[in-house]
Amino acid sequence: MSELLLTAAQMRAIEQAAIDAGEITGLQLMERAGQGAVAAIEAMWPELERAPGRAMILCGPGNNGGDGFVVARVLTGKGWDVDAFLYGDAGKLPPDARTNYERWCKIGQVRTLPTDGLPFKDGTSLIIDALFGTGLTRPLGALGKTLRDVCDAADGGRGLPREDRTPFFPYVVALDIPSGICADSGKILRAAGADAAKGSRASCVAADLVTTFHRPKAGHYLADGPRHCGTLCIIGIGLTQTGAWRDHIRLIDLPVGLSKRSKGHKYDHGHALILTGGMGRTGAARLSARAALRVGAGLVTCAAPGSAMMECATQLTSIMLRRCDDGEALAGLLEDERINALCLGPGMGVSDRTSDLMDVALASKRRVVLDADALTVLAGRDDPFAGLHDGCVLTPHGGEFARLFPDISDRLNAPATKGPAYSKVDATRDAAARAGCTVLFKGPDTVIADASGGACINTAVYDRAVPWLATAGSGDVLAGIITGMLARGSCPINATSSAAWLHVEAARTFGPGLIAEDLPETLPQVLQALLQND
Ligand SMILES: NC(=O)C1=CN([C@@H]2O[C@H](COP(=O)(O)OP(=O)(O)OC[C@H]3O[C@@H](n4cnc5c(N)ncnc54)[C@H](OP(=O)(O)O)[C@@H]3O)[C@@H](O)[C@H]2O)[C@@H](O)CC1
Ligand SMILES: Nc1ncnc2c1ncn2[C@@H]1O[C@H](COP(=O)(O)OP(=O)(O)O)[C@@H](O)[C@H]1O
Ligand SMILES: [K+]
Repeated sequence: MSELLLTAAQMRAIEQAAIDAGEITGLQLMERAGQGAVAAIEAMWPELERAPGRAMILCGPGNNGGDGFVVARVLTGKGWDVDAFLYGDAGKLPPDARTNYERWCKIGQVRTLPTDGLPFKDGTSLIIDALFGTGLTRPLGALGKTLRDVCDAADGGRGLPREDRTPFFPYVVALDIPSGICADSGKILRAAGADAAKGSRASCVAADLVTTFHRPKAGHYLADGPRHCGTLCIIGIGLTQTGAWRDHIRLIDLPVGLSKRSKGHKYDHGHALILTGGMGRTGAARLSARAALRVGAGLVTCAAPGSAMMECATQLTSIMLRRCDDGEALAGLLEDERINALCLGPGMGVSDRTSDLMDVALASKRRVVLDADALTVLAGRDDPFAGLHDGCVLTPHGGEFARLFPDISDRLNAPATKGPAYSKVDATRDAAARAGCTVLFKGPDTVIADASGGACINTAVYDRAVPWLATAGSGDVLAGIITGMLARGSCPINATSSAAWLHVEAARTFGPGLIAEDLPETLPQVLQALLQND
């Protein structure tokens, strides 16, 4: 199950198709966008509905600005004092924006938006950012001081975290997306040579509320997007289509392949094999194994070198243990054809043994998760992707990704100077195509892609924020959940996306204070809640 995210080009195509089919006009869409934004503001802050105050509306040169003029008109009708500003030339506004500009001009004034600061009036309780939406193509350098004033106005210039602000400072509402953020990548566009370390205060708007239209855009969930959006509200504007692109990006909102184990033998639910490191280094693999068992693999076996057998034996109960010193031993274990999913990497060490075991695992054509040290070993090879196949899953964090795909990583991390910018979704898709398998690129914006171009985002932002998941060993648990799902028979993209969702859900369910050991132990609660609703 998933929700579709759109790129700017997809959104434009959907809008155009609906207009061309005579289903709706551009003007109607703009009216619904503006009306919907005001309704969202009133729902979020009922006190503003009860006592209308003063609002500043900052309109840009495109249709985002047109939405802003609708908001100006609607707020005025509700008793607000509105100060409207235009950045750009009214004569060059696109037709629907121009119409709403003219409608507004019949009831209020428009001033040119200064670029050297915001002429802020006392008592302003709302600032509407209608400068740029999905049409942003370049950095907002020229607006620097004014943008800084928007941020300062909202927090009294003190740089306070949002939750610590007093109500005397105005709320900032961005229409569609905070201006300055690329709707496809979530990156802040910056002039070449601009210093990203100086922060975003001169480069983009930071909003308390974003009202986006029809569907969320990928940039609301990637990179800098989430921390500049505050609360994200999606407003229906009468469009029904989602488009039929193969390159749709999905937002994972429920796992698939978790139906009840109502029948069958334990072997019908798969047998996962987790390779461990040597003595004193088996904890990571044992975490993976526990997670694979908890997510429902029928059997899980740890395969350890002789030196670590005793250590594992004292720690494992329901998880089985076999000795596995080298590739030859692994080949022997794999004569048992019921072993259908393997996990290599957690705690294994960057060593010849890891390399040897990886060759045997890949040659077996079983489903294989390669994580942590296995990825580092892979990256050290002349042709890292030679033995990979479509049953493999790679789970790099940013550092491992950079070692495996240095050119893609450089492109992703290069300053974004024009839109649409190269995104984490683009990077993960390119990596999956090159590796010929499924790639999960970790982070609060975890992106998963397979070699066919399918891509999804597992978000850990907004109401799914779980900063406490950044704890030692949590990645090992994720590798184990993926392996368990593969053992249960899910295909790699479904296993990986479901596992990523369950991983975050377990962290949400447990809450702060979480350590990696808690994740597998919280999975039953998460699974039970899901299966009850099945
Ligand atoms: N699609 C839909 O269904 C609906 C869309 N709706 C609304 O329309 C919005 C999209 O409108 P849009 O395409 O006109 O783009 P928008 O963001 O207003 O700006 C483009 C203009 O800005 C300019 N420009 C760009 N960057 C710049 C910069 N740094 N500095 C200066 N100028 C810059 C750019 O110039 P150009 O790059 O062409 O030279 C162009 O003139 C969308 O976000 C939503 O709010 C709703 O009405 C409901 C239905
Ligand atoms: N701020 C964050 N919010 C949510 N999840 C995070 C955050 N930072 C990291 N994660 C997740 O935590 C896990 C960390 O994995 P990894 O970097 O491999 O750590 P380790 O090697 O310690 O297990 C990944 O699944 C990643 O997506
Ligand atoms: K905007």
